[in-house]
Amino acid sequence: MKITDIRFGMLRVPLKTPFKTALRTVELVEDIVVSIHTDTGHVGYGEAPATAVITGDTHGSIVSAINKFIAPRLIGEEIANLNRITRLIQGALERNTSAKAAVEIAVYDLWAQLYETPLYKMLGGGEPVITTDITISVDHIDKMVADSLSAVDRGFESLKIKVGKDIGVDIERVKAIYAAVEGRALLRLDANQGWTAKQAVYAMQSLEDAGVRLELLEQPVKAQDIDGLKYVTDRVHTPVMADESVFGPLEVIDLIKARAADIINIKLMKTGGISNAIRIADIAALYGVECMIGCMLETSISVAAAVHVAVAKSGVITKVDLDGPSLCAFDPVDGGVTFNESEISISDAPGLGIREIRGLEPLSV
Ligand SMILES: C[C@H](N)C(=O)N[C@@H](CCC(=O)O)C(=O)O
Ligand SMILES: [Mg+2]
Repeated sequence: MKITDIRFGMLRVPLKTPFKTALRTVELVEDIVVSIHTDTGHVGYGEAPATAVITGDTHGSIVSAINKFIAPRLIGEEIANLNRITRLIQGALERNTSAKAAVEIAVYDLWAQLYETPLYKMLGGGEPVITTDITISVDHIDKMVADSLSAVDRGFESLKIKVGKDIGVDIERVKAIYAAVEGRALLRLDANQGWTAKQAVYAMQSLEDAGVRLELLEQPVKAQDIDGLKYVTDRVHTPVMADESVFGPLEVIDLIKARAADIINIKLMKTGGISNAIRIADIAALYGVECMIGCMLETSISVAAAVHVAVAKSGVITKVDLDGPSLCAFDPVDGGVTFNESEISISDAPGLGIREIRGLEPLSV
């Protein structure tokens, strides 16, 4: 099975409700879809969102990185030589992790199709059902409480509460949601870099003193502020998770050695795809550090790949934030991973199992 062509499409899917974080507000998922074609007629699919505020990637940069740097290296390559192909992708240019992720996902899809096996089995197997949390966007307190109650009524047992806008209101937001859903759902906070280290310690100590029990605090401080992250980790009881502060395996090693965070959030769009996500999970396992697997605003194409990784690495990936498809107004994909509110399950279809992507707009480059 040899790669013959790499094509692009644009996928637009409205969100059920605006997604609001300390970094941005989004109403529509607009992602680049990559399809890799082979001489055997097989097609592998990947997807990349343009999360400029986190990865620096834009639609233009994703298409251009793939078209000018990655694709020329891959045409003619044998899919069976997976490790060689991932090296070619990762070495094609610096950064551009979302572009690399989209291509790697499509290559892994084809690699598992080659052996007529679901991807998670090729990655080591596991129980093909996992449970995700759901994001509660930062908003007025009443709206966040209502959104949290609705999520709990829909069966979500873990809520990822977005904060990081205003420290005083944030504390009130969390107290109100905690009081409303106590005993029915675990709360995870994600400040998306919105607090200073001192504010984070103040907020967490106030919440801990008020008896609010939280599962974890994600990325309280600026991505580059590793000292600040460690300052918070050292001073609060709630486990602290690094998200925007860590992209690749080397950063993970540095962060773990510095004891700057308790948990690592692995996202394919930060790692540049599946090969480095697996590397990070293995490194974290060696150090006895837990991981979450997360996503950006992605549909069930690239999130399906993250689900396969989560299942295969469930020994170390103990937390799942793969709610992208649940946030979308509809699922454009007919395929092997089923997203049913908090429950995500994988069928026995080969690769990622994607049969059809509805509404894909062709993108000529
Ligand atoms: C969608 C997911 N639950 C999430 O919150 N992901 C990111 C933010 C993604 C974005 O802004 O597109 C996170 O910070 O964890
Ligand atoms: Mg985050």
